[in-house]
Amino acid sequence: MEAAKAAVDAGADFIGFVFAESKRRISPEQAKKMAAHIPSHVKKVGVFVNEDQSTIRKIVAQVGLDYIQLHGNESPQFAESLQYPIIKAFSCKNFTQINNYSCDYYLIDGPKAGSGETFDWTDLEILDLPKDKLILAGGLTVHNVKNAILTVHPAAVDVSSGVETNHEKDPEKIKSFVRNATLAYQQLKERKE
Ligand SMILES: O=C(O)c1ccccc1N[C@@H]1O[C@H](COP(=O)(O)O)[C@@H](O)[C@H]1O
Repeated sequence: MEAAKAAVDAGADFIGFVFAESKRRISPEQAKKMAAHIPSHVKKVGVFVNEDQSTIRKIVAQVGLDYIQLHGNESPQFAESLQYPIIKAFSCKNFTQINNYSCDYYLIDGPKAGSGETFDWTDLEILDLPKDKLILAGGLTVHNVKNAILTVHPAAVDVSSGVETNHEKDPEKIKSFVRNATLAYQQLKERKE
């Protein structure tokens, strides 16, 4: 809750809850309690990996999720049939199928989800996607987020490991990360004006 509060206070646009196999996994009951304290302008994202539709639907209703992040091998048909706002995640190692998906955001992650590993952002130059639908993830930190935004121009950035200390979310790192990201977006805006 302290981490979620830090993210809200710093100006984050999204907060994610991991419902997949992970050291960060939380129960729908825990997520529901936290969600009650998150203002509606901060969108709540549920992270799922190859989960079945009925479980996803149950958790969406229970927690009041705004977006579903599909972080596994879910097919384009699976993503569309859910009929929720979808963020589809792709590994930087394989995003060849990306144009077969129709979703709200396309997230490009590092080689291993939630591991803090980054990748060569120039690999994204071949992507044929509107930048306002692109979310960049994978090994982002307080130190590299500004460069990431100024290089890739994504609609948003997503972070997990990079705002942790000793495997726990660190409110100070969250604040610094959001501050640096916000400054980079301001700089991008000024460049365009
Ligand atoms: O964070 C997790 O444990 C996780 C588990 C399963 C699927 C996705 C997960 N996290 C996502 O990983 C990326 C980036 O993580 P990092 O900053 O490199 O640690 C991000 O999209 C998270 O939502």
